[in-house]
Amino acid sequence: MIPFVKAHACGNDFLIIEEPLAQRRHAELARKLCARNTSIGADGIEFLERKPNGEFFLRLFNADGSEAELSGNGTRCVAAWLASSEGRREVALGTHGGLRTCHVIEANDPLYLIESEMGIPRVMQRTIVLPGVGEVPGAMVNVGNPHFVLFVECDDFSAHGLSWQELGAQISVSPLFPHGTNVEFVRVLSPSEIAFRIFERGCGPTTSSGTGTCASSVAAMALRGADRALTAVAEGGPQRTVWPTSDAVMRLTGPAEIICRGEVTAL
Ligand SMILES: N[C@@H](CCC[C@H](N)C(=O)O)C(=O)O
Repeated sequence: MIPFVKAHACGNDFLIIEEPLAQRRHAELARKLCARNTSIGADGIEFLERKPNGEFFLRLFNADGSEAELSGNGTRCVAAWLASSEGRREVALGTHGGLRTCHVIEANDPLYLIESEMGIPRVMQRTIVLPGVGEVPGAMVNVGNPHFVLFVECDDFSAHGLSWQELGAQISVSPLFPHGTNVEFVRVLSPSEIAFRIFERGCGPTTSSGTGTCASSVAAMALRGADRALTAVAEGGPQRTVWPTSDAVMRLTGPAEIICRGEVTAL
């Protein structure tokens, strides 16, 4: 049996499993345990390694078994778990996308409000050409993992005659992005508020994404003149981003909630 914790951030849900229990079967466990109809169900698994010197390292596997550099929401879920189980109020979590330090702002176990330092984002305008669609202007944003952000006008987030889900599915696996990409569809509602939808690499549509929130905010701030402190609203709810200047660390604030703990039969 494998002990797990399940947590979510605005509906973006994760299993947390101690790294030694993975026994190098990370991808296989992610595919099996994230399945919504035949197992626990989640958007991904955070494997939590505790190093002998007391440091932590996270490996994130998407529901399809692919490994990503990091998750913003998943990292926050792990910080919430360490707050709940060990009383930590500040924790630095290593990831393949860089170190992410999380500060607990409010603790009402099992619900936590957490601010995370999300590194220094990079953004570049880019127009891609998709078969059957044509030119799609957008921006490549790296916040530790890759994102392609499109600005859209329609209330339903559709663009180029396709639903955001259809277009997201095509862009996410386009050969133009050899490592795949997460895709966000952003509407700028006011200088201080954006709404967006997310098609995640390795996962598909999700109700929220921490790195997607950062990437959408970065694109709106850098390319649409939005305020440097924003509310970014996804289907699963709002998060706050602050990016004072282009060479500064972005901060992301949002909730994370522990759902349950359990044990699942090993493969
Ligand atoms: N939902 C996550 C992002 C998870 C990783 C992503 N699917 C990828 O492959 O890069 C978040 O909250 O950031």
